[in-house]
Amino acid sequence: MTDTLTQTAPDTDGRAAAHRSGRRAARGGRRTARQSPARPRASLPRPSPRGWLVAAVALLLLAFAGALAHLSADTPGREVTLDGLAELTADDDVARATFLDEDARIVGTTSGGERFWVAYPASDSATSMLLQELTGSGAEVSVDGQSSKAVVRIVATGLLPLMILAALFGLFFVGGRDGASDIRGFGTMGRRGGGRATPPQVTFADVAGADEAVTELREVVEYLNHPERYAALGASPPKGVLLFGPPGTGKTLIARATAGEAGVPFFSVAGAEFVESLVGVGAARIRDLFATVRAVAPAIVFIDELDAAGRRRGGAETGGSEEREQTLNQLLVELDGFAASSGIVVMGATNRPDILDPALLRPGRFDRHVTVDHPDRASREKILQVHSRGKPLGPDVDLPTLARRTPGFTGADLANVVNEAALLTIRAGRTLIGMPELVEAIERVLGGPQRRGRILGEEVRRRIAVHEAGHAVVATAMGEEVHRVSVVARGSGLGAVSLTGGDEAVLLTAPEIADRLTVAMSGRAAEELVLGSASTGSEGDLERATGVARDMVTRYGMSPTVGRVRLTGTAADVFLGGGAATTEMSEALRRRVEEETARLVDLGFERAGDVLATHRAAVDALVGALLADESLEGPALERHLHAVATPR
Ligand SMILES: Nc1ncnc2c1ncn2[C@@H]1O[C@H](COP(=O)(O)OP(=O)(O)OP(=O)(O)O)[C@@H](O)[C@H]1O
Ligand SMILES: [Zn+2]
Repeated sequence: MTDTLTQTAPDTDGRAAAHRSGRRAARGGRRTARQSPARPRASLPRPSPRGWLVAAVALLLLAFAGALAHLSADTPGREVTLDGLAELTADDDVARATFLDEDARIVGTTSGGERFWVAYPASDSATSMLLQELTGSGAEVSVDGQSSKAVVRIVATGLLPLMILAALFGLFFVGGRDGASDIRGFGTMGRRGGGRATPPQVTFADVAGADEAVTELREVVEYLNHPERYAALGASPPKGVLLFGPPGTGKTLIARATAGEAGVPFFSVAGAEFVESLVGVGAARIRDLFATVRAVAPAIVFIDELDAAGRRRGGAETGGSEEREQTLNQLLVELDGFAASSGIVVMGATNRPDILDPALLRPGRFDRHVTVDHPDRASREKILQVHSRGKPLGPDVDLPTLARRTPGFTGADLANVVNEAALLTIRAGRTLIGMPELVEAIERVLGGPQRRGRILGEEVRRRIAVHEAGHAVVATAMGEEVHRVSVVARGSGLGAVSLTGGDEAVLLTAPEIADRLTVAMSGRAAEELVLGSASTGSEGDLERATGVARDMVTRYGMSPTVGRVRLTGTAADVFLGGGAATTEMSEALRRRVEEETARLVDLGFERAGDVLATHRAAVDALVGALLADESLEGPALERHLHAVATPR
């Protein structure tokens, strides 16, 4: 949309908008904070003299020995194998079980009161399978993410040796000097290691099939790694990035992966958190957040559902608007406040870019826009691959087939499918996830509450394919270069055809503008020709075609019956200060204009129909390919269009 080289023709705005509001309603208030911002840390330890350091080293060594002793002590009870655990659960013999997550151990008590422990492979799938098994057997299950032993282990193997080393270092450097030596490096080191400001583990390798978005975000990674280069060159850094796309398409994942890829901390907040009923609270929170972030920069701040905080000011809906305005203003102040060298990138996500306050989108604020679309077939296959990594798939599992069966699914839906299938597998007592479970899982996700009404029926998909194929074939016949055709919902449209050239033409000849009108009408013409009926899907096209035709009649003097005149907004109007003469078109003239407009639109429709009839085979083949692959470009598209292209 922001690309000037592509002219996209989205369709059926009305219907898409209806879907969208339905989705929002279905999602309800599930959004909560994912990670509250870390608190600014306390100040550094005061410099200490040499004697203290010696004592510190001795103490640390003692602690280290103690921790090691604690670690080697036995886990309580008898060790049980995974098989043994399966037997116990099968007999409903487990009374209580606690997952020591960090330890990859389960400690439990049998119904006989005997204590036992099990080591298990630490992976999400194994954990969820075991959880399912245990709860299924009626055991009382709890999870302890921070088992004491894990903490001890981290301290003993990671932190303590580091501290000992640091203290020894301190000793070495402090040497014989007394008193006022500076060991600030010690303090900083401790700060880096701990706290919550650690980069996420996720990287771009975990994001599948969103190549366009990932490509654009590589620049952000580059900036976070070398913010000073931007400052040195006076280049404007990617400070604010707006991700927009439907729910579940991976906006959060992509933002997090950007931080992971750059190796910087990630702060995630929901826009709604900033909109409190108390005036000023939201603004204060924003100030605090950015103060924290500045202290650890480079970093990424992610504001999910930016529209909650960044809604257009002074809009239709008031009430609590003063608070929202203050919040928004504070956000703008922060965005404007940090310099090119700050290394702070704010990423916002929304599925309603239309309701954002335009001030947010100005240069220097959220001026980079990245669209995250519904995945097409090839992308869905990649997403399924990512989510089945490390899960035991049976030999019968065919991911390409599954991708073909899931048009309209988002990344979140697909993650859900794989998860459901794993649960079904456990329930069936099997160890490998098979095709039947995956197919069943698709049905479940399809029928799930968030999905209802979002998946397009076979007939609707076919109609969209016919419509878009019509545009593509006619545009090609009119000498336009089509570089992408898609039946995947994008933005507010249900499908799209991207043409090169397009808007930047300085001057159009009468035949060229007539061609444009024909291309606009070609989706409708294809629907009528191939399917025998029209649909509401061409409303946008009709609006455009009517506009072009009216301009031909009233602005460009291209109608033989109305004549070579300009009827609206003429230079004469300007001279006469208002143009009373021309705005008062006679009733007869007005009717003639309407008739001519309709005639030109019809003419476009007829021409489009003729072209389509001539190239019917190409249309049908393209429809088939679109239904199979959902989006086509490059050689795959050319194959279908080269017979249509008129040599110029
Ligand atoms: N392109 C993708 N590749 C891999 N996994 C994906 C992808 N898109 C979504 N997912 C999966 O779906 C989950 C949910 O996606 P995420 O929360 O990032 O979506 P979102 O666009 O932020 O949605 P929302 O608007 O609801 O916040 C991710 O954690 C991931 O498991
Ligand atoms: Zn159309």
